[in-house]
Amino acid sequence: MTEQPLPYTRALATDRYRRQRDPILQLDGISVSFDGFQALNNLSFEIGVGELRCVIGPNGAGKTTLMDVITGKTRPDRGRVLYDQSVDLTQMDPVAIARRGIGRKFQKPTVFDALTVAENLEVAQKGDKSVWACLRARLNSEQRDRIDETLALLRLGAERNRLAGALSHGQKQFLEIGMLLVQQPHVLLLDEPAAGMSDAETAWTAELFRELAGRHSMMVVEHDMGFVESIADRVTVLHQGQVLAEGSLAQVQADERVINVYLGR
Ligand SMILES: Nc1ncnc2c1ncn2[C@@H]1O[C@H](COP(=O)(O)OP(=O)(O)OP(=O)(O)O)[C@@H](O)[C@H]1O
Repeated sequence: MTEQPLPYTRALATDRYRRQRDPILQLDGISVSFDGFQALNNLSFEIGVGELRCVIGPNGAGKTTLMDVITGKTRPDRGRVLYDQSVDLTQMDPVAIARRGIGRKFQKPTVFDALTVAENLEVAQKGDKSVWACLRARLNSEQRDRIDETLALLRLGAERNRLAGALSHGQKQFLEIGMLLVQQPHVLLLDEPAAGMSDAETAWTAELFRELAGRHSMMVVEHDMGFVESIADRVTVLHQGQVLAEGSLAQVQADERVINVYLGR
């Protein structure tokens, strides 16, 4: 049976040749040191197309540094990050990497409080202009549809004309995910997306992520094991800048080394 290409948010030239098991990101021998401290140490692993990968590990394991390397914020001392099997991200600047379709959500929401929910999405969608130029420029029907779809997907339809500053913490997190989605990213990098959320919001975030996986390739850094259990296909455990273990959550939870350095008994 031939596998069908996955329905990507934004088509890449190679999509029609692609299979779900193909890697979208390949980290190959990445090392980063800060003043002699080795934050990433010859780190290598892959994330497949359409996969939802969780990255876990103790504080200081190198998870944020890993995201910084993928997004061009930190240049590694050694190694490559291949995107779509051909583009080495370590040679590109952060803006070029974002334009290629790699979106990142930081832990703390960074929405524009003084704009409405819909305006935040408009500004994100036309990210190459100033805020005011974005708001003055008219949306075409495709852009309007994408904003409507995103509002519905994130259950923010009723909030569209509310100021973002008046949203709950969880709603701000969803809005920020929406600000990534309207840019049609291929890869989503999410840093502790469930932090500070209520139980209900966490459950709904898990549901949302399951829906987004497949359409996007996702890497989620998270400490909340309940959340990881509800979303992860595969889990990578980082420790001292290297992969300590990888597999299903059940497999890594049963791994003595992981228990010793992270999960505890
Ligand atoms: N700019 C920097 N300068 C010096 N040291 C840094 C810098 N950025 C990170 N580090 C160090 O590198 C190590 C890895 O940090 P990183 O933030 O990547 O870990 P983490 O796994 O994301 O941790 P946490 O779970 O606490 O967020 C830490 O010891 C940190 O102090």
